[in-house]
Amino acid sequence: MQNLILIGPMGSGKTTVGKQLAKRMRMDFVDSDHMIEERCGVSISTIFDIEGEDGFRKRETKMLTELCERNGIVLATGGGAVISEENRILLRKGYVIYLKTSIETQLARTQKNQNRPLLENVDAETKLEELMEERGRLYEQEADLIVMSGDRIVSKVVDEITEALEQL
Ligand SMILES: Nc1ncnc2c1ncn2[C@@H]1O[C@H](COP(=O)(O)OP(=O)(O)OP(=O)(O)O)[C@@H](O)[C@H]1O
Ligand SMILES: O=C(O)C1=C[C@@H](O)[C@@H](O)[C@H](O)C1
Ligand SMILES: [Mg+2]
Repeated sequence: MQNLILIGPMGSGKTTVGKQLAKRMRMDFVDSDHMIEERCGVSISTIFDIEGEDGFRKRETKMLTELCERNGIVLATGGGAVISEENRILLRKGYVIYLKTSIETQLARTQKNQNRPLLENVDAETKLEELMEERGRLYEQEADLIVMSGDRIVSKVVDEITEALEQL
């Protein structure tokens, strides 16, 4: 069975929606950021502190390579997974779902939880806008399905995805 792969920016709900989607589809859920933290035994923020963003990106590509060899998983990717061509090719093996969200929603959601190194010590709104400027086109381009994920309860977002999957 093809993997279901969630892409989108920080706070779009990839982890939250991914967990419920996996339950609904009776598939295993895997979160790339979480797997990297488990493998390294430290947080993503610590990886950025020690190895910089480049170091994290190398680990991310290695992890995605490993995870995309599996079948039948729901995979929540990191917000920056689409910036690398190598990653994009890997993700295309699955059915790619873009959770589209406004900057406002992202901002509200990312304030609840730290451990997002790209938002540390900067104006979060400006940074999220810059990232969307760079990546928005890539999220759209890579998506097999685009689902709005702002201001909607998680189960409704999952309903929309499962209905789209039934039409395939
Ligand atoms: N549809 C939703 N409605 C309300 N809150 C939500 C929704 N989706 C996610 N959230 C909340 O927003 C926060 C961020 O969501 P989540 O961690 O799933 O995003 P993410 O896309 O995985 O972000 P990251 O790329 O940083 O890992 C969480 O606290 C989550 O509970
Ligand atoms: O948007 C990004 O580049 C990131 C998003 C998170 O999921 C993590 O992968 C990390 O904090 C980088
Ligand atoms: Mg996540």
